[in-house]
Amino acid sequence: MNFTDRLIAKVKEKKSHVCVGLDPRLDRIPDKIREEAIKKYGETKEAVVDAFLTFNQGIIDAVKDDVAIIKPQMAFYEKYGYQGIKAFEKTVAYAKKQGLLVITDAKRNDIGSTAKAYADSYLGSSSKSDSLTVTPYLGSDGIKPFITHCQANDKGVFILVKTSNPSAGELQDLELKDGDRVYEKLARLVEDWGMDSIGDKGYSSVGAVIGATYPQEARKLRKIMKHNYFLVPGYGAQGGGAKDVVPCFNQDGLGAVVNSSRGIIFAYQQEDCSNDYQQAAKKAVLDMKEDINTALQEVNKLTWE
Ligand SMILES: O=c1ccn([C@@H]2O[C@H](COP(=O)(O)O)[C@@H](O)[C@H]2O)c(=O)[nH]1
Repeated sequence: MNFTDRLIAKVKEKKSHVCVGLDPRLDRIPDKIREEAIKKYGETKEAVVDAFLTFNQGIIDAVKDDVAIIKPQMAFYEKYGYQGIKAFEKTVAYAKKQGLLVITDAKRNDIGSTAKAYADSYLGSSSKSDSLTVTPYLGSDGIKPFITHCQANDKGVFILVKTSNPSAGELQDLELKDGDRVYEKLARLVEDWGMDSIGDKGYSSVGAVIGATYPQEARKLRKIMKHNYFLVPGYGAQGGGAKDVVPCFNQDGLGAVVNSSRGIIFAYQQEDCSNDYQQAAKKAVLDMKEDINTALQEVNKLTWE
């Protein structure tokens, strides 16, 4: 089954467009989890990894009824070498066992022959992850191996188009000779690259990353990429809110999953939040789900049909 068809089925089942980012940081993990891991393994990388896994499993258990998909960020696992990769793989396996879909946020790409190795590793038939973030800077020969794997193995990709960071515009907003901005040109390429991978629900397994911090650009991009699902980071900790993500959705009430990482997994550290990290994460997800659904309803974009 096409990746976006599977994603849409889960989104409808959970009535939620929320994606939870699993970006663990040792200094923000609850003391109890960290101390227990150190008791078992001493002050080692093994302890870090054990703490990450316990923490991630706790978050997954807390949010799984209200999210369709999670997004572990590879950087936080790679930092701890092969042990970190093991924690990442076990996290993905656990999320899958709980019925969630997974986006691996690794922003991979290279020349075609090397891109194929990345595609084999992240989108091969034995990879547990359902999708991968990909950078488009190398052009279509770097993108093709990922798309081939999406088609062969029912996986998905999210290609960086308009990122959420403050300096995103330095390159992405440059104006081209024909009047398009770079991000608009990229959007046209993404629409084109995804045309042969459209599922039953009308969405391609080739998606795009669009920051919640750029709602005006998102409105233009939604018109260009009618068949592409958006992964929308930048909600919460980076300042994006529910109203900002509305332009990322189509009139069918679909078309985007909105990611929040720190705002959910470290909600327990915010004032007025429960000290229990699982309870706090669940509440943060429920609030985010409700805020997005309400904002969509106000513009008649909420439907679970
Ligand atoms: O444009 C982009 C692309 C990816 N990200 C990633 O999303 C999360 C955001 O984390 P928060 O804690 O919710 O800010 C993180 O993994 C980024 O690497 C992004 O923010 N913007």
